[in-house]
Amino acid sequence: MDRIRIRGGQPLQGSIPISGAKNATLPLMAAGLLASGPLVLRNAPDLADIATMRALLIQHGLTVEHDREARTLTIAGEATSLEAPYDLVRKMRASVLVLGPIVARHGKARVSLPGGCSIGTRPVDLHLKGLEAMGATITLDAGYIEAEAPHGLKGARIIFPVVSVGATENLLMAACLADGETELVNAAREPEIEDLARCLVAMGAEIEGIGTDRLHVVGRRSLGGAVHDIVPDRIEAGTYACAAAITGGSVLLQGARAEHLGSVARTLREAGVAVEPEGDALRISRLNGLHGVDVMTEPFPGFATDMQAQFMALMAVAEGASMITETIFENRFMHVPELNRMGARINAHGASAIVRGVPKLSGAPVMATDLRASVSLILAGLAAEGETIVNRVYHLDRGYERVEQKLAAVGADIERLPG
Ligand SMILES: CC(=O)N[C@H]1[C@@H](OP(=O)(O)OP(=O)(O)OC[C@H]2O[C@@H](n3ccc(=O)[nH]c3=O)[C@H](O)[C@@H]2O)O[C@H](CO)[C@@H](O)[C@@H]1O
Ligand SMILES: C=C(OP(=O)(O)O)C(=O)O
Repeated sequence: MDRIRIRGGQPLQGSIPISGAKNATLPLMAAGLLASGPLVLRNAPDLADIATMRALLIQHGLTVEHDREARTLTIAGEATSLEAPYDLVRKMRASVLVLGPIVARHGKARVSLPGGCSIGTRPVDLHLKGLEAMGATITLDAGYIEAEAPHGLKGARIIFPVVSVGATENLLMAACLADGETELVNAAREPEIEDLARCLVAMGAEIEGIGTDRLHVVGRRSLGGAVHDIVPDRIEAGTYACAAAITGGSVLLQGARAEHLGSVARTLREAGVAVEPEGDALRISRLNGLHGVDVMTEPFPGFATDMQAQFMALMAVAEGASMITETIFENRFMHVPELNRMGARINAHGASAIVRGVPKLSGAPVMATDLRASVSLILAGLAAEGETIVNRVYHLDRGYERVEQKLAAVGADIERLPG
């Protein structure tokens, strides 16, 4: 298995192109199941998760062309198999996003339960309750969700007790082909949901309240194809912002949008990092020291849980202490012991971690059990003295396109060791 070797200490200088967002592309691909014409997604990232979703859609009977040079995905055809098998769903939880579209369009679906993962138990009860409210019958059988709505789904008023990105996306897609009006209350309003909603509108859906926590959908009998530009990846941008900051460098993030970083941009500024829009890019620079800042993860526009591990790596070398509280996932501190092996002083207890900044980290062999934890170790490696080897690179390849090439191009001493 490949590994990444980093020799720390180089301040990053230059520009990094930000790819299309993984977490926007996955639901957008699932939306292809709703379209009666081709759906063309431009600015598509080349990632392992995209390949998994492509395999899943192909398995359902669609055609999915991925033109890597043109960075487009073209999705066409109609589902002939209504089953999402365990072997694909277990690789990626976002596979459950095919459930809403398939049951809405075909009246039934059989989708493997995604199960938990290293960051938490991650139930899908809100997805299922929402579909039930829309008239589907749900049964769980042999690890599979069986959903049936032989006469189609009906519009409903669904109030989410907690904010869920995936449940909002699944039910928003389902509502577009339901009979009547659907209201999603306390909906997630991450930029990826806005992107999905805009694409659905381009396909002919009627959605009001885009960008707010109350989405109103008038169902249609069918949706057509569309050409859609995928929103830039705010988590990739935030990660490279932390890379610039942790090395004391100055980097231009091409395509990154300040408004999508939400409170991540504000928190970086509080920590002593300059975040300045420059045309259609963001300049991130750190000239002086970093200060400890407290952070609590929240749904958008709050501080993203997908940026928590990276920010913790940054705080590990800040002056003073920082309290980091994770409110979204119950087990998202798996990077703490690995960062501590590199000399960090972090104490995690329950949902909070106290990070006491140290002047220097030291390189070490490390490994992580999830995507953002892995990249936090790369960030730590960029700032550390000596050599860091990050194992289990397949986590990184799920969500970061050419991470070692993008960082090497701005001066990092980093390479992939084929294994
Ligand atoms: C592919 C994708 O876009 N993944 C993102 C998505 O994951 P995902 O869509 O899985 O995350 P959710 O927003 O649904 O989860 C938020 C919280 O709600 C809980 N919950 C969720 C659904 C449900 O039916 N019942 C329930 O209790 C979860 O366990 C979690 O504690 O949003 C997360 C929160 O921003 C991000 O970290 C993930 O990167
Ligand atoms: C947790 C993440 O992804 P997923 O929901 O696909 O596990 C992530 O992108 O950080």
